[in-house]
Amino acid sequence: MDVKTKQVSFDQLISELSTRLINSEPTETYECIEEVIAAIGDYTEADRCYVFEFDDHIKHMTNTHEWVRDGHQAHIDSLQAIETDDLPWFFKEMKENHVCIVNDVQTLPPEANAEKAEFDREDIKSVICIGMVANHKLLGFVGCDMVQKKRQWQPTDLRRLSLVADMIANTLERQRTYAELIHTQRELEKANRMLQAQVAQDGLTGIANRRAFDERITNEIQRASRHKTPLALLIIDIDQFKPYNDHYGHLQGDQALKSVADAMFDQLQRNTDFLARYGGEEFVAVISATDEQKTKDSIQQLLEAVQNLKIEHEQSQVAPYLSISIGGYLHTPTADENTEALISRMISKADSALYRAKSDGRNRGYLDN
Ligand SMILES: Nc1nc2c(ncn2[C@@H]2O[C@H](COP(=O)(O)OP(=O)(O)OP(=O)(O)O)[C@@H](O)[C@H]2O)c(=O)[nH]1
Repeated sequence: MDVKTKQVSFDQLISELSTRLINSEPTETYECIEEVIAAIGDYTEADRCYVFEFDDHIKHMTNTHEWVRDGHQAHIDSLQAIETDDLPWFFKEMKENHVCIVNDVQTLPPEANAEKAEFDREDIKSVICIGMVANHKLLGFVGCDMVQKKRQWQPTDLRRLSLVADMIANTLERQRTYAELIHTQRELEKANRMLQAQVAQDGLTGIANRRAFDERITNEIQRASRHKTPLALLIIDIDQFKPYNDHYGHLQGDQALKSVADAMFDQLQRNTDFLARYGGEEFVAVISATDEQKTKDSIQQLLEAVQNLKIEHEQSQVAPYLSISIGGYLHTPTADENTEALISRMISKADSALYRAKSDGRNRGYLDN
């Protein structure tokens, strides 16, 4: 093949590979770059072609791709995370000119002794390396070694290798940006999930808040209506909490609220149970797929859970310890009931039962249906 024909077929091949690289997914890119350096090897008649990538501060370089002509030794395994300080002359050339061309390793200047030793170790007679630059950043280099015989590198070699170096640099940069984008996106999603959890959570007690209750009760009414199962709504109020606060102070009041919330939360562990802080010293529970007896049992367990905390309350006229009163309403929603109206009715019915529990002496629970 004459020189011109060879150049044209190389250019065609590189143009095809460039199109593939532009559209490549990260998994295909590796394979594509391997093909590119094989094509360069063929075109330049080199014995070894390779890509090295730098770390962020150009302190280390790693041989990421290597093509070797049949019968020649591969070096990729011994060229991982090499310290760039070990080859000072090469890196000065690379950083300043983005290119290092050596037609004859034996004529290297004395300041390139370290490089000459390395080239000799790898049997290199001539070498050409072109920096891969994207967004004004030196990412690494593409290079070719002559092992069998020396080679006088030509301007056409430099031009073609530069094109290839640019092509690989832009692909790597695009993928780094893509990886960064994915990372940022994951961080954002995580922050969003945390934010969503916070939006639904009561800041003091850590249980669900009123907003989460509104959403849950709507869903549970619709589900209960579909399955034709009874649903209970309980309103739970701490007894004589004003005198508690007045006597023990607001901070201890906060602590008591947290303990009561924790104890009730531990009681309502079925995934059909839901507890939220409704506001102030009032809580609300939704118990799905239940019946009258089960709901009465739950009410009793909640009362006992708080009694068992034995939070001293000297000012209470009910008991020596902090207690709660509960009002509940049990209902099987039907498809013709308006959800919003039903929520209001259930709250109002549970509130009436709570009022009776308070009037009858507190520390008790009533369930209506
Ligand atoms: N420490 C603290 N107190 C709160 C909080 N939210 C509401 N409270 C207090 O809860 C008390 C509620 O008192 P009241 O509604 O008068 O009722 P009570 O004293 O509990 O009496 P009964 O409900 O009739 O047994 C008020 O003193 C509020 O300040 C809170 O987040 N922290």
